[in-house]
Amino acid sequence: KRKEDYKLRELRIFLRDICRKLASNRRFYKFTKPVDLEEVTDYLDIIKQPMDLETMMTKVDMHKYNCAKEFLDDIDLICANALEYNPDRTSSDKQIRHEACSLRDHAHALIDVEMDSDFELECQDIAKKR
Ligand SMILES: COC(=O)[C@H](Cc1ccco1)c1ccncc1
Repeated sequence: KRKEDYKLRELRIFLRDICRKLASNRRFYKFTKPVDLEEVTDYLDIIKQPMDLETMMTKVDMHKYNCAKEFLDDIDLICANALEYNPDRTSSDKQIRHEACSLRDHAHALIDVEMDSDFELECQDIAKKR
């Protein structure tokens, strides 16, 4: 319906801005592009659903997100993948796990502060119907 489509367009504008802010933060550099499967040859043996911020920006443009919760589910997937693939007590594994948890917490905090909760509830109702 037309009114729903206006709401989803506003959601896309909002989510592009969130994605841009996260991708421009140097702390989250490792999460901006897909893990290089030619460099990390066992990645898909361990991680069944890769995700990254560039892919998420493309998903926004392809109308794949009907509410902010669906967007945050992909942020949580980026984080879970990093924790799963980098589990060791080495300093490099510890560093990317810390960066992954920071990405997750920053994304949730950004949306909680910038998103009108009634607007998200209306989007979640639309999402259920689609
Ligand atoms: C989200 O990024 C990752 O999970 C890769 C996995 C990886 C391992 C070797 C090359 O890449 C990563 C990149 C940089 N530093 C740690 C891990």
